[in-house]
Amino acid sequence: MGVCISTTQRDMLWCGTVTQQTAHKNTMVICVLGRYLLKSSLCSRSWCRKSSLYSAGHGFQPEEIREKLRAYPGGAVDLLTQGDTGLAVLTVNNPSRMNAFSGAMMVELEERVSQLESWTQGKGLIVRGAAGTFCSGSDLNAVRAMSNPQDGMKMCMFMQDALTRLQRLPLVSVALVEGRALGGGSELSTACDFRLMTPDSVIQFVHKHMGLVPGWGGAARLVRLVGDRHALRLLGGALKVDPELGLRIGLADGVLEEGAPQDGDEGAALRQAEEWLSRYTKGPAEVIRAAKRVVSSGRELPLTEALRAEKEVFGTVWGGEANLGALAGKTKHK
Ligand SMILES: CC[C@H](C(=O)O)C(=O)SCCNC(=O)CCNC(=O)[C@H](O)C(C)(C)COP(=O)(O)OP(=O)(O)OC[C@H]1O[C@@H](n2cnc3c(N)ncnc32)[C@H](O)[C@@H]1OP(=O)(O)O
Repeated sequence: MGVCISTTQRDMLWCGTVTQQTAHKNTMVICVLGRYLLKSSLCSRSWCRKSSLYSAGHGFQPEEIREKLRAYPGGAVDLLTQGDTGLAVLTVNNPSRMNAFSGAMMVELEERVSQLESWTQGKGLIVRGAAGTFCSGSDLNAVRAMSNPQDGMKMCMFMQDALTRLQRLPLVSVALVEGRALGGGSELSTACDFRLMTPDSVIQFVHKHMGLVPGWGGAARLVRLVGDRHALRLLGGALKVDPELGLRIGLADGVLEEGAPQDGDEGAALRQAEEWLSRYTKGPAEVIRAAKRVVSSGRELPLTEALRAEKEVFGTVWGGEANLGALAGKTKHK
């Protein structure tokens, strides 16, 4: 049993699902958590809650930004969750513009991330583009209309927030890169844990050619993925990263097999990606989700805090169903 001390209304709600003890309204609530909540709840460290990256103090007014972005319609961001496998597929869907993100799609992306944050049985996520190509970044029509500094900052904070929350989901995520991942599309791919590329695909940080640097968090994530020198080469040279280069510098984690689209089978790459991901998502959801949480905290936090976060997550699986089941058998790791 663990003890949770919460101060916000939302925390009260989370605790309220299992607690037998709640205190007076508007006062600190001390709730005794059962195993169930410990296993299924979000990590209690503030960095991995459903909290936003920015606050009003940074000029971040999400509802105002959503309204502004919705003025640029087109396309969709689709989410399919599979209860039986614990896999979800997020599809950036705007094929007539090579899956560029309209403003409305940015808002939809954030909504889909919110849905995934609440999906407690999920284990894996595939992020892909519709019709055989990944994503060509921001819709240039929206970019042109929002090219003043104030709107740029708003869009930047909104997308950084959405993609950071996507990266922090307790799901093992993979970007399935077919065709092109350009500009904001290349940034989206870095918000996933892994990147799989089809043989003819290209990831390109084209920002330099647009007189820009990444603004959706892509530079910070790229440096962590490939190191500062490769990151500088990719950004400074706007290099085209094909699968061979991607594998060599550690941006790509695998290359899928040739041939599927010519056979008229558009779903083949997705099936390959599902198969690839399944090796990391086999097993109980609480264990897979815990693994992702300790990796997220290790990735983002200073060591002392990461160790404390790891201890918390460890507490959610120690003595849990999967752990006790494993201990009950004769264990041999061959
Ligand atoms: C840079 C920062 C910013 C961010 O991080 O937020 C961005 O992402 S800005 C956007 C960066 N991306 C681009 O600049 C992509 C520009 N487009 C291309 O290079 C090409 O269109 C390409 C390579 C994606 C596809 O070339 P292809 O010859 O195969 O097809 P088309 O050029 O005929 O494209 C089909 C159709 O899609 C439209 N399109 C493509 N990308 C975008 C986009 N990002 N925004 C709006 N529209 C886009 C293209 O204009 C064509 O439309 P059509 O009406 O047929 O002319």
